[in-house]
Amino acid sequence: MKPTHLHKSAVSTSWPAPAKLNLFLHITGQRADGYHQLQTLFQFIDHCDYLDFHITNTDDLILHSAISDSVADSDNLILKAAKSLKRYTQYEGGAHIWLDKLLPMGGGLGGGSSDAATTLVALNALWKTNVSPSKLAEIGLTLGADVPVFINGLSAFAEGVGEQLITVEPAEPWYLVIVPDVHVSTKDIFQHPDLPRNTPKLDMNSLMTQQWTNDCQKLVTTKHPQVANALSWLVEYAPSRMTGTGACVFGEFTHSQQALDALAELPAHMRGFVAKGMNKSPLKIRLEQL
Ligand SMILES: C[C@](O)(CO)[C@H](O)COP(=O)(O)OP(=O)(O)OC[C@H]1O[C@@H](n2ccc(N)nc2=O)[C@H](O)[C@@H]1O
Ligand SMILES: Nc1ncnc2c1ncn2[C@@H]1O[C@H](COP(=O)(O)OP(=O)(O)OP(=O)(O)O)[C@@H](O)[C@H]1O
Repeated sequence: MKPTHLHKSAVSTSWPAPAKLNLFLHITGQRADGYHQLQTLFQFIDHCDYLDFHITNTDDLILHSAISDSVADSDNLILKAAKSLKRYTQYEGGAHIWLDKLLPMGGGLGGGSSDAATTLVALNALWKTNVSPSKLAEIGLTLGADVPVFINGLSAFAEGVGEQLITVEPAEPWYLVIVPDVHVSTKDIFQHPDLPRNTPKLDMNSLMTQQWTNDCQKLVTTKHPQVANALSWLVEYAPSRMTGTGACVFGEFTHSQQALDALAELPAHMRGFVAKGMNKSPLKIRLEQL
């Protein structure tokens, strides 16, 4: 039974856990353990989950969250992250954590990984455990392939399974992100026989000049008409593609008003939001304000 005597209003200001977009996603091979080698370009957007932390002297780690109905505490990446940090540092206290879940789950926006990264970064600061960012990223990688980039907090070209990061500074456009009403399982997409797995490796010099594409998009749009429909609608307004293994798709606009105008035309059965591309993540900005 979770204690209810601590309320969110009693705690410090929130920590953002931003979404990411994969501006392109290439699958260049597969490791012996089945994991896929990727080349991708990560950029953050200013659309976030928010977490609040209240540090306790007792060693409980307790999550207060509306997603507890769909994600068991034992699977929740926030509690897994807090436990990993506590174990690594042998910190004796604990924390109550409140999650305000605003990012769609399983949409390719990396919300779970971002929540885990924010938990590691915030608790490391609040517990004053002084773990280096590179060690935090190493702990984070055991929780999910996207956690290191969220800890690093800078837009990056990534290789490996997404953990080898080189900071880059793409343009920071406005995006209209559409959230199709379907959950795409990352695991199912990576296991599918029709997924292309040997896109030639790009070198750093051609990153910014080549046309950005997503190797999972063809398979996902074939399997999920909701994603195909969202993309066919969006390409009429802007250059558009899918993020991660879907389901979300995004179109890029130079001015916020163009993105808002397109959003205003969105058919009633589709859901979407406008967000700004950010090469420095809201989490990094928050950490620098401490
Ligand atoms: C596709 C991306 O969204 C790109 O940003 C991420 O690499 C996905 O990362 P993620 O959601 O954290 O994925 P995980 O939870 O680590 O993996 C889910 C499942 O997808 C498969 N998987 C994942 C990442 C990867 N590079 N190769 C894989 O084959 C594995 O079967 C794994 O069990
Ligand atoms: N704090 C969390 N928030 C969201 N999902 C979580 C969390 N903890 C565990 N999960 C599990 O992780 C799954 C994937 O969630 P997430 O929202 O990160 O997917 P995603 O955006 O598709 O990620 P990616 O782009 O990395 O593939 C969820 O379906 C849920 O079961």
